[in-house]
Amino acid sequence: MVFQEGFFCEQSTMKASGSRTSTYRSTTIGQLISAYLEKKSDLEDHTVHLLFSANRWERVPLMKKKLEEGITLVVDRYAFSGAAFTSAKPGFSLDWCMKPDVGLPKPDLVMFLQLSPAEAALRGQFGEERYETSAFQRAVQQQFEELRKDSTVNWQVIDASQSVDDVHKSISSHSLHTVSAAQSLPLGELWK
Ligand SMILES: Nc1ncnc2c1ncn2[C@@H]1O[C@H](COP(=O)(O)OP(=O)(O)OP(=O)(O)O)[C@@H](O)[C@H]1O
Ligand SMILES: Cc1cn([C@H]2C[C@H](O)[C@@H](COP(=O)(O)O)O2)c(=O)[nH]c1=O
Repeated sequence: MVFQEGFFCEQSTMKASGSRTSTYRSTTIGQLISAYLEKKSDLEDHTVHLLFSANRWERVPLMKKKLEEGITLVVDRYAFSGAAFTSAKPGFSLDWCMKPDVGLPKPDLVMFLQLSPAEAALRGQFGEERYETSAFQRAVQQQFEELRKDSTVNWQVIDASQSVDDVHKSISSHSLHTVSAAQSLPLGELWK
C-alpha cells in the first residue's frame, strides 16, 4: 500500500461549490467529520479524534479485499494525520492519539508532502476549514516530525514547493519502486 500524508496531497478534489469531496467524507461518520471541519458543527476533541479513526476502521474490510485482489491503494491522509493533528491540540499526547489506529493495515510507503505553513497559506482555499491557520499547521508539522522518527515506517519526504509536474514525478518514482518491492511482502499491522 502507498500512503500520502502532508499538508498538500494530490487526491482531494473540490466540488464546483468549493466544498471538499474526499471520499472518506461520504459515510455517515465521514459526514459528521466533514460538518465539523467545515465549522458547521462542534465536536469534543477526543470525540472527533475517535471518529476519524472509526472512519478508517470502517474501510478496513474494503481495503483488505482490494489488496487481496492485487490492487494498490493510494490513501490521501491516514492515521499519521490523525495522530499529528490531534496531538497538536493542547492536552493530547502523541502516544494517546496513536492508540485507536494501532493494528490498521500498515502502509508500504508514507509520502510526506512538505510545504511551509507560510507557503501553504498562499494556496487555494487555505483558511476556509478548521485547522487551516499557520500557527496550528506549524504545531502539526512538529508532530509529523516526531512521527517520522519511527524507522519501522517507510517515510519519504517530497518537496511540495516544486511545480505540480515535479511533485508528480517524485511521487510516481517512489510509488512505482514501492509497488514493485511490496509485491512479495505480507500486509503488516500499523504501530504493532
Ligand atoms: N505544486 C503546486 N504548486 C502550486 N500550487 C499547487 C501545487 N499543488 C497544489 N497546488 C494548489 O494548492 C491548492 C491546494 O492543493 P490540494 O488541493 O492538492 O491540497 P489538499 O489536498 O486540499 O490539501 P489538504 O489535504 O490539506 O486539504 C490547490 O489550489 C492546488 O491547485
Ligand atoms: C485523516 C485526518 C485528517 N485530519 C484533518 C487534516 C485536515 O485538516 C482535515 C482533512 O482535510 P482533507 O482536505 O479532507 O484532507 O482533517 C484530522 O484532524 N485527523 C485525521 O485523522
